[in-house]
Amino acid sequence: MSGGRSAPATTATTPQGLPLLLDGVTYRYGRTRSATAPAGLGPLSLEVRAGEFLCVVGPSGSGKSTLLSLLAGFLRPQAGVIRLGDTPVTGPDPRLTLVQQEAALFSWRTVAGNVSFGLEQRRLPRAERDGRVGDALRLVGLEGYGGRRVHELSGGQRQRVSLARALALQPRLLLLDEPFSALDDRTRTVLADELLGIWWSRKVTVVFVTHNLEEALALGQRVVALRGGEVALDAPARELDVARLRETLE
Ligand SMILES: Nc1ncnc2c1ncn2[C@@H]1O[C@H](COP(=O)(O)OP(=O)(O)OP(=O)(O)O)[C@@H](O)[C@H]1O
Repeated sequence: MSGGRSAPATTATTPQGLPLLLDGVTYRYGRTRSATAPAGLGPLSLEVRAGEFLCVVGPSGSGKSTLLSLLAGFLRPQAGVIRLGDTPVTGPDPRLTLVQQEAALFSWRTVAGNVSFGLEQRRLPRAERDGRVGDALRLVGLEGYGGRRVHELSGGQRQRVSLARALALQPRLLLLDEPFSALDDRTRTVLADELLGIWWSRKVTVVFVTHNLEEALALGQRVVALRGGEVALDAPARELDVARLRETLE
């Protein structure tokens, strides 16, 4: 793993991860006339420590995307509360960012222009924007790619840009939704290793959702397995193996 890599120049001023708390969080999609509860999530209670790397696994329909949408503030819980640090998350929140499976980049912008986009929205001064863009591209191994067009990049490089765009915003909570699932195995392993290095140097709190049990065990300090919208297992990764996770999720 690359945890020992040297820290970027801005680490001293980069805000570190915040603790995340979910207390009785419930979300149901619509209503049902049948005897079964409508699909959704919860009630779910979970504490993630500041700077912890949590992986969330679960079969299709177990509530992983719903959980991320709630954490990202795209959905509001119908019951319960989500807290990041001392403050509830009640909608889109500048303290967190979400990296998705497919890097949704602007094809008409350069790599640097894509990374800078969110910083422009936040009206950061040009010099600070440029500094953050440079740092973020360096962190993801794309130094020197700032002037390239997105269509010139491989799938793995595009996903690096997506990660750089999130990191430039200096999130206190980084949410990742199957970020490497569209990549080939080798690229996936390289990027996963780099993500660990970034997490290590930035001390950001991470919630990483994946279908891939091996990936969850390799990356996470802790793994939460969801089944039917509830926590079926919550344990340190070092105490788990793939067979145990499979058994839980069956
Ligand atoms: N927009 C929606 N309207 C109604 N039901 C939904 C909606 N989105 C998700 N669901 C249901 O909520 C439950 C949880 O879905 P969710 O998408 O969170 O699962 P998931 O674990 O992310 O699945 P996948 O791995 O397939 O993406 C499922 O039963 C799903 O059918």
